[in-house]
Amino acid sequence: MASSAPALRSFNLALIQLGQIGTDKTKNIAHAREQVLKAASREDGPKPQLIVLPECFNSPYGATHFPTYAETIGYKPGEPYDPAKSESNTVRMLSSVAKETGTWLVGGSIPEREVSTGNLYNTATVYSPQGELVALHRKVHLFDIDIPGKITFKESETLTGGDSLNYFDTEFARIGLGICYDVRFPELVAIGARGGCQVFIYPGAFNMTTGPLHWQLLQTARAVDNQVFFGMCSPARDLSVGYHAWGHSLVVDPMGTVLAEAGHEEEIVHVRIDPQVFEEARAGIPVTTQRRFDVYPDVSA
Ligand SMILES: NC(=O)CC(=O)C(=O)O
Repeated sequence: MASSAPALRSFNLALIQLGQIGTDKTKNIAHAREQVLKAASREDGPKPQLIVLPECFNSPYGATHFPTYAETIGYKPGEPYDPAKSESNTVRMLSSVAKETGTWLVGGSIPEREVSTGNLYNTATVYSPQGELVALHRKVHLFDIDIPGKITFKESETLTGGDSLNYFDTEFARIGLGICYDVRFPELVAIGARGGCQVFIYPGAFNMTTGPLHWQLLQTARAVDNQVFFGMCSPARDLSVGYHAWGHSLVVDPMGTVLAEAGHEEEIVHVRIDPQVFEEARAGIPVTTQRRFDVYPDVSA
């Protein structure tokens, strides 16, 4: 991680709990665009500087769907990339709407195909207010679970896990990235937070079994352990499709206070991120300087 993170400044964040994610990819992309425009043109409060879409927003969520819906992105960190010329329809839309609205955009996640290997990934891309693609995160931990009588899901039937940790710098924060199941692995956030990330954004889609038990608990744990802001953006719940998302897009502050939480329908959640809470949490409960790396190893070293 680059050594000097930008100082955390106050900013406005919007999570789009997107609905109407069906089998028509063109419609899914068009609806996501409409909702980004809606979030950016907010009239009943401050406009967001960062907008977030949910996990798997251009495709139904399911291992059998990923090969059909996957798009080639072809982005490599550090190499020139023009999103306007991307093979991916979704990347072109995300870049253009970020530029049109002049906001930072975490473009949820989409199934991605890497041409050279044929591998498929669950991939989040991030855009600057100028429409540049500035970061890409491939879900590192694949969602393979089997809770008898409740839910069996195996992303690894068609997906490969990513192999890097990712973040991006804005003028108001260093922001760490992950996708959904990644939240169950605290090392990602510990490493990111020790590398200067003050805010973490994870597109996610928990379900009706794990959602009520773990969605808020895990985000609160990551936020409090690392004294960071933590937000996850879910699709809206749709009981007519195969995977029933929990919804409840959420933002938690470094003291573990829930700043905002959606219900389960389509909704845009707006939150102000206030650096004072971050500074007071770290000054009052100084765990960031009390760690005993003489007793246990530093996972970020
Ligand atoms: N969908 C996921 O990746 C994760 C999830 O639903 C869970 O961890 O529970």
